[in-house]
Amino acid sequence: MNASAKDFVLSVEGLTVSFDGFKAVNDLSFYVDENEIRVIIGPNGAGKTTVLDLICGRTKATDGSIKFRGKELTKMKEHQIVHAGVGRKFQNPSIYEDLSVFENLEISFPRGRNVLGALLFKRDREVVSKVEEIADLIFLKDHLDKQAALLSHGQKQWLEIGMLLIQDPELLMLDEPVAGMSVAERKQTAELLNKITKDRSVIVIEHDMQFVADIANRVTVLHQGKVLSEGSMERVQNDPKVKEVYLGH
Ligand SMILES: Nc1ncnc2c1ncn2[C@@H]1O[C@H](COP(=O)(O)OP(=O)(O)OP(=O)(O)O)[C@@H](O)[C@H]1O
Repeated sequence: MNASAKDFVLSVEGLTVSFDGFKAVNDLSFYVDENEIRVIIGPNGAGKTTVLDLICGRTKATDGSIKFRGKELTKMKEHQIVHAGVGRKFQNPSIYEDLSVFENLEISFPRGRNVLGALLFKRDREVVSKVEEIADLIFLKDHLDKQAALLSHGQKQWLEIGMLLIQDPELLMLDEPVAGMSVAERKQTAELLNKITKDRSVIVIEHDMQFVADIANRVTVLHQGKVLSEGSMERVQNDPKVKEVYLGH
């Protein structure tokens, strides 16, 4: 493939990170298109979370390049990467348990508000309508006044996705978003992700193969920090190399 950085939202090339000589990510290259949902799968320790850590600037690369809309992310700090339009959700929801759903979304609105500011200052119409729009998208419209601590685990996961969406990232990265969710919640999450990629690209790390089948445009299988296989779900599932190291288990 003749891959130029311009053609892709994200171009990862020759990415390597070495922890005390151990290469958790080893000369990795992959490319994410506009409006694509890319799912990264692979056995434990394959390097999946480390790849997201590298993209969001939490871990510094030893070598290689990560270009997001032509900008080199490996040279940028974490907050600059967020500002450039890359959102990341970690495995455990990090929401403000004491605040309502509304307030959690409100303080995430990109206006430089802090918790105190959100509580003290008058809400303007733009913020309210954006909060309502996002709450509707994440199935929490009827829970706006509910304290976040009282939400189910799945609803907390959605709220955190909403807190990222309200910042309107062009690339959203989610680490096992349906872990601990019911079957019904997983289906709704697939619906949510399929909806939000109309405006952005999404990278998801996931183990639940039914969920992967419901969302993935393309699947990248990682093994020992490298791409073992890549393509449609069907192609990857039928790849003997993948069966050997992962799906057959
Ligand atoms: N900061 C670090 N220092 C040293 N080793 C690390 C560090 N971060 C990750 N590793 C190692 O790198 C390898 C890849 O870890 P990573 O968490 O990326 O795998 P993963 O594919 O996300 O696995 P899982 O499915 O279990 O979450 C593991 O062997 C891990 O122990």
